[in-house]
Amino acid sequence: MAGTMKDPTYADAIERLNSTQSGFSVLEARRKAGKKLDASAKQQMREWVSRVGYQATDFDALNVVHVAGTKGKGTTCAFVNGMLSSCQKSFGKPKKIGLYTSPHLVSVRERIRINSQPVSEELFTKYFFEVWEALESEAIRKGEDPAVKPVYFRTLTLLSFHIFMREQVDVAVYEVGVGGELDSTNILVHPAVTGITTLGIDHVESLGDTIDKIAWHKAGIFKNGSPAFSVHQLVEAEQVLLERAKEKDVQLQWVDVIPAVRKANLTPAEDFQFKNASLAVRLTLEILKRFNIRFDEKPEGSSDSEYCSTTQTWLPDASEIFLQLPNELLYGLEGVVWRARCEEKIVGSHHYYLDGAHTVDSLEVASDWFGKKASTRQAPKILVFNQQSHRDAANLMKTIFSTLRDNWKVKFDHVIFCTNMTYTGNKWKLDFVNNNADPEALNTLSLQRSLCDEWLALDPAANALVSPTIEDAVNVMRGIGGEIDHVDIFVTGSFHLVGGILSILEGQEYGLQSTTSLASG
Ligand SMILES: Nc1ncnc2c1ncn2[C@@H]1O[C@H](COP(=O)(O)OP(=O)(O)OP(=O)(O)O)[C@@H](O)[C@H]1O
Repeated sequence: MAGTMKDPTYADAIERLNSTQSGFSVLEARRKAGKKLDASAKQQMREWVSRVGYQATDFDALNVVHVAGTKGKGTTCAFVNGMLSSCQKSFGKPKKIGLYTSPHLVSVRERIRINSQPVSEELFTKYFFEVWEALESEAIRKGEDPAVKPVYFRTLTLLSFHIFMREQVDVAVYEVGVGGELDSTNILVHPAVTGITTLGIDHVESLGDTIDKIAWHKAGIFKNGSPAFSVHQLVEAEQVLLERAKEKDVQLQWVDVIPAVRKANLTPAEDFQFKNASLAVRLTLEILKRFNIRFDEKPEGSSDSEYCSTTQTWLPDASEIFLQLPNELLYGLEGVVWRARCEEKIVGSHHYYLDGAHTVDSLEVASDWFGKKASTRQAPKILVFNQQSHRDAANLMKTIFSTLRDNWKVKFDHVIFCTNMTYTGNKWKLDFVNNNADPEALNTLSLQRSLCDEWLALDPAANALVSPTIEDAVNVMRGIGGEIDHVDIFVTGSFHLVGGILSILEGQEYGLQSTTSLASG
């Protein structure tokens, strides 16, 4: 459908965006055919970009920080964003900081931020339709079907480039979607700096099932002429990263936890977080060089606010930053709140511990975090878990069970297996519509039922049940606890679940009007 819409709304934009999801049957066919990522993906992405009026080299102007990895990408990007924002307050530069991350929790707009704020509905809608209409008219001009569009993540990446260029962002922090080499963000030609967070096993269907294959993909973001950093990895992964760096003539620098970062008050104060933050510091220093930011000068026009590093007398050089961080960087790190990652939320007597972890490694970390907190008191314990495929789910569930039993002697009194459907009556919140989920499994709850049985085999004493929607699960929890003044609730397994719970708990009424039913989804 080509042509310009009259007064399109945000909901119109999201509906069109949702229409670019591949859909369960297409994904299933690809899975069955054993299809991996498309080798021509970058070329296709360059083509979409050119249809919207850009060359990939135009994005050099965005001074991009490009981050890949299995775990900690989003958090590392948030830390870089936090430190740059803090520098912006002190030094007035960078002027506009873009941040592109995934997935979203409550609104799609969270994926594209400027100066830490999700782009407004108005801007999102305006720029979305500029991109959409450019794609359609170019397709018509070339005699192609205008209904053919880039898939969901590519559309959002395209939109992020367009928004950041049009809004004249002067630094953009980009989290890779999947892998690196063939990711749609990887058309970047000269990023300012690249970083690799902790590697582990995830997305094995597209990236491969061993750490070296995965490392090969992640190292695809290294670019000749752009400094590259990585946290330390398993030996096989380090070897591959080094080979790939050599092949591209990139000098890869390893990042250890910086002692000064270890002193920062981070949330959560876990080893992995200090790793993420240390990498973020090294990435940020590269950007500061580009903006000629020095911590040895009192910024013009600034007061002696807490943000001014008036006592620092050195340049932000990596070798000297080890013992003391400039205040801008310290406060930038400490101020980061990256939701749904080890997030605590109290609603009356219910203490929610929310973490979107969905790999074995990160579920171990998240379960340890919950165990440490919840093992300190006698209180009813509830687990709410969601996964969309049995292949991974059973393993992940066992990870939660054994980590909590073995390390913390914590058991759940109630376990709720729910889908990622948002509202009772089989309604999605518009921003959460997931056409990639198996509609049959959603209707029959077959996956949730089998997980429930498997949990009962692990712990026959648990009160385990299946919930058709996230809202139903919240309603069940509201009925647990009664007069008891403390209930510990661990919500994990998917960001869709955590985002849905947060939307419901925080009464995101907007979503209530913007729903779509399972039948029409
Ligand atoms: N360096 C790390 N090592 C292991 N686990 C981590 C690390 N950093 C974060 N995590 C865990 O992974 C969860 C997700 O973190 P984050 O969103 O930063 O990772 P991500 O790489 O963006 O993941 P995803 O691809 O799932 O979005 C965190 O809540 C935490 O439990």
